[in-house]
Parts: sequence; structure tokens; C-alpha cells
Amino acid sequence: MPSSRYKVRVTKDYLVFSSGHFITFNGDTCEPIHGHNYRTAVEVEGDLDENHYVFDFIALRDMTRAIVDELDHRMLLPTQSPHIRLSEDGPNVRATYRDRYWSFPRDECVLLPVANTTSERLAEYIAGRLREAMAGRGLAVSRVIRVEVEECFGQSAEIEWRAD
Ligand SMILES: Nc1nc2c(c(=O)[nH]1)N=C([C@H](O)[C@H](O)COP(=O)(O)OP(=O)(O)OP(=O)(O)O)CN2
Repeated sequence: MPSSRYKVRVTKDYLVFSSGHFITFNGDTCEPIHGHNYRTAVEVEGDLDENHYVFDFIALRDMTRAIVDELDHRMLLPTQSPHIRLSEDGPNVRATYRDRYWSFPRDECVLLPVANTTSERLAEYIAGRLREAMAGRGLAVSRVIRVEVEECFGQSAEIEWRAD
């Protein structure tokens, strides 16, 4: 039985966020602080609407841009890490990993509800924010949302979220 499937994808030069981070891995290793120029691509699937759109490119692009702009030029810190503890440090946020700690001005950080600021988790976070943005605009939340986050050229992670 033949069938058709529609999707739209946005990936624009400005869907980029340049952010600081460090991740933990293998249980006992914590990277030194560093940054990436992350690039984001978003795809959604669904039925065509009365405009014959799956989703308006412009709305999808603008919602994605608003989310990534919040991350741009910020230090990304995980609030759910079992290894990195965040605490108040006067006007700063202190991140502690074993005997190492870093202190950052609070307004130069984004505290993300993730366990590790890997590209996978950043993609998941952006996908969640996109669902909220769609609902917040009174738009139908797309059946399938894919978010790709490219940490550096040739290294990317993607999440596919499906409503079913
Ligand atoms: N599946 C994943 N693997 C790794 C992630 C990730 O998010 N998901 N992240 C990292 C680190 O962030 C690490 O910094 C990446 O290291 P590297 O590739 O060396 O990054 P560079 O930007 O320095 O790239 P170069 O090609 O070395 O210049 C590790 N793994």
C-alpha cells in the first residue's frame, strides 16, 4: 500500500549557540571547561494543514532561534548531575566536582534540567522546549520532532521524539 510522509527541516546559519560546558563520563572523569559552536537542526513530521504545510518554516525557525539564543554565550550547567553539584556562591553559581570547583556569574549561566550537558541531552532539552513553544502558541504539537545538535564539524547527536 503506497503512503506519503511529510516533514520539514530548518537549519539556519543563526541556529547556533556558542557555549561553555564540561561533561562527566565513565563515572570518574570530568572534562576541563571548554566551549563549542553548537549548530542546531530541527525536523518535524505531521499531516498537511490548510496551508499545505507540515509546519510553517518561519514559526519553526523563530521558535528554535528563541531557544538557542538563550543558550548562546552562556555557561551550560546540569542541575541533575549525580556528579556535579551546583550551589549558590553569592551572586555566582558554584559547580563542584570532587575537589574541583568553578564559580560563574549567575546571569552568565543557563541551568539545564539534564544529568549531563552532552549533545544528546542538549538536543532533548531543545526538543522539550519546542513542544512547549508549540503548545504555548496554540499550535498543534507535531507528531514527530527531531532535533540534531552538532557539537563540532562531523560530531552530532539527534533525538527523535514521537507523540505515540
Ligand atoms: N556521544 C557524545 N560523545 C561525546 C560528547 C557528546 O556530547 N556526546 N561530548 C564530548 C565532549 O564534549 C568533548 O569535548 C568533545 O571532544 P572533541 O571531539 O575533542 O571536541 P573538539 O571540539 O575539541 O573537537 P576537535 O575535533 O578535537 O577539534 C565527547 N564525546
